[in-house]
Amino acid sequence: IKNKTLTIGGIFPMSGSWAGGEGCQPAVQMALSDVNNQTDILPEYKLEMDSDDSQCKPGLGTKVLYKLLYNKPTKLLVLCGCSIVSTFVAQAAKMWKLVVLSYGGSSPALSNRERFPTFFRTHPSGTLHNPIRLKVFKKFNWKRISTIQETQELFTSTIEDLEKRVKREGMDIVVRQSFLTDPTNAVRNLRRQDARIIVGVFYEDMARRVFCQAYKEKLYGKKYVWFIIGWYPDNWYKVKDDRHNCTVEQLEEALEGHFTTEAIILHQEPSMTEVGMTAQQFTERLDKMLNTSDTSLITGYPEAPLAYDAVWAMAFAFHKAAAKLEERGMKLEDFDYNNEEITDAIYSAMNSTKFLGISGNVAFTAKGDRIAWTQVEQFINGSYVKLGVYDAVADNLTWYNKEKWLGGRPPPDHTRVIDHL
Ligand SMILES: CC1(C)CO[C@@H](CC(=O)O)CN1
Repeated sequence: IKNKTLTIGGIFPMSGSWAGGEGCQPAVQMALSDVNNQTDILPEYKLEMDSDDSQCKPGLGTKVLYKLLYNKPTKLLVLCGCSIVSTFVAQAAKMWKLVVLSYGGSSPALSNRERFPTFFRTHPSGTLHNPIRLKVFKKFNWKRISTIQETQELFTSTIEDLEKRVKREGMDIVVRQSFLTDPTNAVRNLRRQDARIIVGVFYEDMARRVFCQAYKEKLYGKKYVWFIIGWYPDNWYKVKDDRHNCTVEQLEEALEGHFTTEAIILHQEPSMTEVGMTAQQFTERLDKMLNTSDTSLITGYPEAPLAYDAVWAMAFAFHKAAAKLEERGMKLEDFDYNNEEITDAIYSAMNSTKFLGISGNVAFTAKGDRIAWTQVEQFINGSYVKLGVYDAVADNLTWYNKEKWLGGRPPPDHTRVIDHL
């Protein structure tokens, strides 16, 4: 029976630039109680969590980490959310030989074993959008790509990764524009330099300003294809926002036909998963816990499956590590922030994680990155239509042939001489 306790640390952003703790902390609580109800997982141990709010601020997150480390009981692992907190926590935690597991970190900078030797994340990196973008470029024979980005590290690293990938395929990024808060000049320069196939990476508030400017510059319609991020809330372009002066109808006209890419982080099949319920049952339980009618208002709601699966990944890893350590007469509860053998056992168990969770197949690359499927959608007549799903590991693109072209066929990536004749 579970007569011993293992404690973990939990750092949740309850406010700030991404207040994902709102949806993710309840999911972690649900997972901890589900795991503790399993007799075949960690049969001797009950999992407990000490947690606190980081407000998605690196300094406060670090302070929370120290509080967790300098108060009993010893923590065996730390869960964290925001990228900017995860980079601090993962760099400090290694000094205490702690494995760090992020349910909300999307920054490509976190894929770095030199800086973060004990880091894993169930949240995919922002660079996961690039392989499917490439697949679509190749499908429609687009070799000249243009980019426009908000100057944030997450977007800069994603564009750098995209550039590396397109160059490997004999394509090129012919126009690169960036902006801090006002995209007016960047959008104007895209038109001046005859950009046609445009990848835009920015947060949703900037997306509204970009497309208002695109409307004014007439940088939309049958000659252009925009690729933007797919994880903005539904109706993101209808949000009242006095930082741009376009109407919803004008934005919708500029947005007609654009593509979006995103990682699939909720299992799409009705099938039973290896964590004992279907994705649908998880959603029903979480909605009941959150006790709200409109879950689109809960930050972190889309990422809740990642937080739920993070606890199960940890439980499976502890279970495997406990058996391994047993062979050498060691116990998980012997961990004292110094015992490297215990850290190594947890690390290697985590590294070989592979199970079907609520967020789909959970597995990590050698750098601790989440491996996930991605999907591309197109905005057709005011709503998003799924065009295809990509499994990068198998290099398999499933295409539904639902795309629509305003000009009746895919536009060329530049004006060919014959177009002038
Ligand atoms: C898809 C998004 C909103 C990207 O930012 C993540 C937060 C972060 O990377 O700090 C959460 N998930």
